[in-house]
Amino acid sequence: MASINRLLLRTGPCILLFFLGLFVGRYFLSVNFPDEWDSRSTRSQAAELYVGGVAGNREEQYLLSPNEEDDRLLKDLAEAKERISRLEKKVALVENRTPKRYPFVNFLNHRAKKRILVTGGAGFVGSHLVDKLMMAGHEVTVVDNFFTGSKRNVEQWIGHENFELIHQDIVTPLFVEVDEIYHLASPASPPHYMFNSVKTIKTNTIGTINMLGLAKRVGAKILIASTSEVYGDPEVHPQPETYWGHVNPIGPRACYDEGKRVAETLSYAYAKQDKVSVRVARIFNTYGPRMHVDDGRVVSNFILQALRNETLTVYGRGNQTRSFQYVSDLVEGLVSLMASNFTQPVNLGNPVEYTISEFAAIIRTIVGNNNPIKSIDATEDDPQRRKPDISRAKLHLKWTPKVPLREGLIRTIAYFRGVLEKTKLSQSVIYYPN
Ligand SMILES: O=c1ccn([C@@H]2O[C@H](COP(=O)(O)OP(=O)(O)O[C@H]3OC[C@@H](O)[C@H](O)[C@H]3O)[C@@H](O)[C@H]2O)c(=O)[nH]1
Repeated sequence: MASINRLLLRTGPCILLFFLGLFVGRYFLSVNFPDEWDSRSTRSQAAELYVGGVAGNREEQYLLSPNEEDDRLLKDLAEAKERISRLEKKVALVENRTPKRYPFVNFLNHRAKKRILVTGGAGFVGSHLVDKLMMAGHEVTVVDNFFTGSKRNVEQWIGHENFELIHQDIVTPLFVEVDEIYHLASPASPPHYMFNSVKTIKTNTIGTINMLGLAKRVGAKILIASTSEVYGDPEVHPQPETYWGHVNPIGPRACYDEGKRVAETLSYAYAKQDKVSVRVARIFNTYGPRMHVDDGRVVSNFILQALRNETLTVYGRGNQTRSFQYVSDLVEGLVSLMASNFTQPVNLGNPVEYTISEFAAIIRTIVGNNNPIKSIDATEDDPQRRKPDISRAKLHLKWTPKVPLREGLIRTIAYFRGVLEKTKLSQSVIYYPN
């Protein structure tokens, strides 16, 4: 019993102190954590914790009013945006220093490697030709005034040691040392070449003289891009190279048709008089990716109208005909012609002929939007029938077009879909003011 009493005497004060401590502690906790803590919204709690975390001051978080919390959050958001923007700039700098990846380029020894000039090389056909020549391993110089061409068409080569881009109009002379010249520079779509008809004539006459003069001076072989339009509105069908054509010399298309006819005349005059080695390609209607969105020719017009759910506009009754070749076939033909010994004009085109109404229906079916097709006013001097006779190309170049219309159109439609998608995206970019 005595021992129990001694134990109580010793531990009693400690037990009393323990309960007293519990009571005082509970009192202080209830003051610092009022009941309203539990009833606050989750958003508010999160805001407090976030602010507390950023401020590093635990007491401060419980002192902020909802408005102050919002201000604080906005300030932190602005700081975060600022930091992201600084980081983005740094990433861009690092990316610029990283070596660019180019498409595969074949290695050619110094004998096989040619220095090649492509005028109009940033255009639709020109840029596909540049791709082929670059990938084959040649040194390629592009000269373009960017009237219808675009740097984007050749951006895959910018900075490559075999590639050079010159921003110049070939109406002013050009002095470069080259082995071959592909002279493609000229607007080719009717609305483009009619836009400034005098300039179109200058490009095809003065520009061609400049290029033939350059070929003469440096001893280069030159290929002139002529056109099926030299046959005008043909009275012979299909058109062989021996046909002299049916062109209105004072009509709206004459700037291009006659310009190209003079370009051919100049080529054979330089060949005869100055022994310049010339090749002449008469190019028929060609289509494919990288056609300009505002090209205005039938292929891009119909595809864009179909993709945008608009009416397909047929000029005239739609029974005029055309034959459409895919751009890769044309490029093969141009390279084969340059490599050949054949110096007379050669038609390059796909001989499968369609009426424009049939063509509209084909595009509508592939796009699948079931758009209406409407006939509107015919254009002046529009050639009524066109189909190449390609016997020469088959015989002398062993060339025939390979890509069927449907396949080529599927690729071209995919390209235009991508362009429209990018345009939509670039229009929907939201601007955040600082
Ligand atoms: O929206 C359109 C555009 C064109 N067309 C018609 O479609 C046919 C083809 O017209 P395009 O404008 O595509 O081209 P064109 O055949 O008149 O000229 C072309 O010919 C061969 C190339 O060398 C040239 O690049 C280009 O001048 C024409 O009969 C034209 O009237 C339409 O019905 N609707």
